Amino acid sequence: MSYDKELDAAKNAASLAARLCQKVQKALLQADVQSKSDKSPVTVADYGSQAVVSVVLQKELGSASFSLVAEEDSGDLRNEKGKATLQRIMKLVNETLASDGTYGTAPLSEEDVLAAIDSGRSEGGPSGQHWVLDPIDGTKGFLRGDQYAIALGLLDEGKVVLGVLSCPNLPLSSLASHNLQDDQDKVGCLFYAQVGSGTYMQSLDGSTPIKVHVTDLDNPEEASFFESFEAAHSLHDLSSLIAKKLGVKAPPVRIDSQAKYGALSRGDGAIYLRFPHKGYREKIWDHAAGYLVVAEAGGVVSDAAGNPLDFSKGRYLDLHEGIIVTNQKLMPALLKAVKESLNEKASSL
Ligand SMILES: Nc1ncnc2c1ncn2[C@@H]1O[C@H](COP(=O)(O)O)[C@@H](O)[C@H]1OP(=O)(O)O
Ligand SMILES: [Mg+2]
Ligand SMILES: [Mg+2]
Ligand SMILES: [Mg+2]
Repeated sequence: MSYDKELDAAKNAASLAARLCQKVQKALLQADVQSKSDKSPVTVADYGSQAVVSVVLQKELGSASFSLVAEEDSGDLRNEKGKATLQRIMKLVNETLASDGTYGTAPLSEEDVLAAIDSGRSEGGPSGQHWVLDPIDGTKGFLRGDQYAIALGLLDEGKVVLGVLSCPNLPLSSLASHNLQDDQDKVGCLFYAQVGSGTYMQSLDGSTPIKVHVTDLDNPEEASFFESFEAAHSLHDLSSLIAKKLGVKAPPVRIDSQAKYGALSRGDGAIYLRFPHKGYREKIWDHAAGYLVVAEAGGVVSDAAGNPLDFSKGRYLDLHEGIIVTNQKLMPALLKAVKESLNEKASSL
């Protein structure tokens, strides 16, 4: 089965949402110190991005059987305190849709924007088609002016069949060979994958797509690994123990959001390690798009026990300990190092 029409719609949606986020981030970075501590811009961009994606998908594909599993809901915007924020979101969404020319016919009302955001309340599950959206993945990175992603996937009968990652601040050239003279200012990548068709990357402003592959490295000593920038999101100590056991020599590359999956899919690094603190439950929108982008580029994504991720269980992923990503050659050694490290950690408690 081909998902070409859905893929075009998803690319348009994620690109337009990126335009909205870029506008907010630019204003945020130009703001004075006092207003920088105000966290509301990210709220406005989160909701705005979700509304734009929802509107574009429904305009392109029809709303009859539309189902969206997304991070945000409009609860806080419906009370008196949320009124001003809702006004800001509505203005931003209308400006963004109008800037494209295709979607901005009649401006959306407050109610339209709220309804677009709330269309993301689906529970997903093993049957039918469900879109899966993180409107801004890596909000901490967004606030810092660093990496973030708009991550959009499509589930069909419980399997991820499309993945689109819009990474407005990711350099087009490899993070590994970052050359200061060359391409330094060219940022903004759109990664996309359709099941069975490989992974492609183009610039967010619309260059010709190129097919990408994960690294074919088989010597862990030459590998580098990605992990969260935020220590609160992933156990850095555990990652360094695993890396040491594997023989990895390079220091960790710490970046925010699913931009890590994008970078891995084009071979910028060889491994991604993610071990959240105890009690944290991973959501499907934090991995669906990134998973397919890496898998179609030849990579392997599993939990710490080597099980594939199951996106058919609703809004959450049930996992053993964490998520590990690498190529097929390195996975056996990585799994061994992960198991040994987890055992060591458990016996030292
Ligand atoms: N305490 C936490 N532990 C792990 N992940 C978290 C935590 N809080 C938020 N996240 C989510 O982790 C992802 C980003 O992680 P990282 O950038 O470290 O890879 C985001 O999806 C972020 O949510 P959000 O989408 O709201 O930014
Ligand atoms: Mg997220
Ligand atoms: Mg988010
Ligand atoms: Mg969030």
